[in-house]
Amino acid sequence: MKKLKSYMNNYGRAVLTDTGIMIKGQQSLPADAMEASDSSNANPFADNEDRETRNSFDTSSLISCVTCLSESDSRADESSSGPLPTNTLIPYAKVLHAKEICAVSTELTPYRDEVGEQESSNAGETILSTLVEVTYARPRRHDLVPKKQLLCVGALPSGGSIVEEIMSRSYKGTKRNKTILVIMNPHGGKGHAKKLYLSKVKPILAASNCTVETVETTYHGHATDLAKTVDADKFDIIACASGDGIPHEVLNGLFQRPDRADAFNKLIITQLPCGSGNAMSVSCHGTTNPSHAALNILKAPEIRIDLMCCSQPSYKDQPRLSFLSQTYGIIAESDVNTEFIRWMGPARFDLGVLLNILQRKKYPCEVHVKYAAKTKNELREHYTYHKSKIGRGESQETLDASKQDISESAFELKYPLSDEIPEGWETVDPTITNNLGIFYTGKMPYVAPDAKFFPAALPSDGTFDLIITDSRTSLSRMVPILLSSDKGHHVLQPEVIHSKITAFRLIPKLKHSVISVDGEKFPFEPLQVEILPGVCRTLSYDGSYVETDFDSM
Ligand SMILES: Nc1ncnc2c1ncn2[C@@H]1O[C@H](COP(=O)(O)OP(=O)(O)OP(=O)(O)O)[C@@H](O)[C@H]1O
Repeated sequence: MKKLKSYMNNYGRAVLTDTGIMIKGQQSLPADAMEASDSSNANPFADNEDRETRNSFDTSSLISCVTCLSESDSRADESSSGPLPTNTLIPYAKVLHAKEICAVSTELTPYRDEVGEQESSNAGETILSTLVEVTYARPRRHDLVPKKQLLCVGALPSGGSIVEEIMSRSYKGTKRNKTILVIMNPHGGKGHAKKLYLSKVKPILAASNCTVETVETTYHGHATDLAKTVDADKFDIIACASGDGIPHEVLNGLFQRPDRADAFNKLIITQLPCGSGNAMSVSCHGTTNPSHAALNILKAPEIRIDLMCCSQPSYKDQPRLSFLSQTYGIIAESDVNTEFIRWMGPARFDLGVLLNILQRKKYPCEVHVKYAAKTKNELREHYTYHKSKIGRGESQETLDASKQDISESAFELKYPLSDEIPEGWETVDPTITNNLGIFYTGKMPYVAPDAKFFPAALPSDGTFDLIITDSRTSLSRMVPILLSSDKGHHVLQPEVIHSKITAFRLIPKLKHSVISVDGEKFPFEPLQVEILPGVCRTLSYDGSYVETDFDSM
């Protein structure tokens, strides 16, 4: 109770700056200040009805706030003990929620200005202020955790609501109070997904005042079934607390709906990285940390991204969507055939690749391609042009484009699998494809946190990237090439084919091997893939994919 009293009576005086809320010193609430203000608002925890209707986060937040203060005291964590130090900035980007507590008239005590050089001249002056409870995402070790802070903010020159001003600056360019369906795979991330979600994601989402509904998957394919039947009008976002398998399933579930265009127009699909492969989060949120991704889900602007549509004889009447990659050869075999050493974590993949290279395994096939930019020079021109469209301050245009609805025709395939190789397609040199080492096509820059495999990938340029290597490349060249994929430099090497394409047909010539799509094992048979421009809405922290620095490579 003593702590609660001190929480209510000790608060920071703050001003709103362009980038955040600046703490301007400590203040104590005058004894009569609360009585003087509107009694219904005076004490946020006094009103029984309000207390009953407050959500569980609010109730526990007070406790957690008090706990947090005492915890931090004992941990001697200076930054978190009690009110924030003068001149601390709470960036709007980190503000989750703001709530008015009461109006107060306060007498200013002396404080130093932002650069700490001058003492405020208006000390002693009485001003009308608003006591606001601001909840923000505070860094703690590698994570973000919600923290409440009572702040007294002076009246705006416009006379407008302080809380509204804070909230509109904090959620600029994105919707507040979103309704989120979280689909969580409890088996994801070697069984850690649920714990990650509950400890790192849920507190951030709850503090933001979003409405969150959580469903746990109970079988392989459950997320597809959920997406097929979900009420698209009820939710703004489907957030997959999982690896890349669940977004893949969700997209395919939406794709199988009779009202798929409406569903894709309505729902944003994003990932909370709780699995072992979190390429979507690394590429879009720039993080594998679930708490940082959770903040991004609240704050990031939405973008439209291209998807790819896969056709194979086994499922010729129901093509499948892919958002990340398709692969055959060394990479596909390394991922799937090392399942038995899963305990090794990501290292098992590197080991698999290395073993395959050492054995100089080759994966003969035919590859037919519709190029958008065939040579490396053409690819760079394509990249520079499309990247500059995003970078040239046309983000508003991008934002507007992202709001343009798609129609059913967006899913119509240009190149049916049953047709002959279409006119305008080219066949990749058979001397290379008969000795193929890696065939890897992708739409997102990162396939893993340390694998920037497609550094030239762009969200909605209407193309995807093709990478091919020849198994005859010497070991002394192949090893450094693959090792440089963490920086994305492998695509610059003359031994690596790197093109922008809009479609391909891959016809394997082996009897048994692996084709992997978005990390999932697909039938081992001819595969045709074509781009579906801009059909999916997602969230990306900067209105584009995370920066890959391909321009400066
Ligand atoms: N309850 C469940 N039981 C079994 N499989 C499930 C369950 N829920 C989801 N799955 C399957 O688990 C697979 C992997 O899911 P996800 O991508 O979330 O996890 P991950 O940790 O990245 O795993 P992986 O390393 O296998 O990709 C998906 O194919 C999904 O269908």
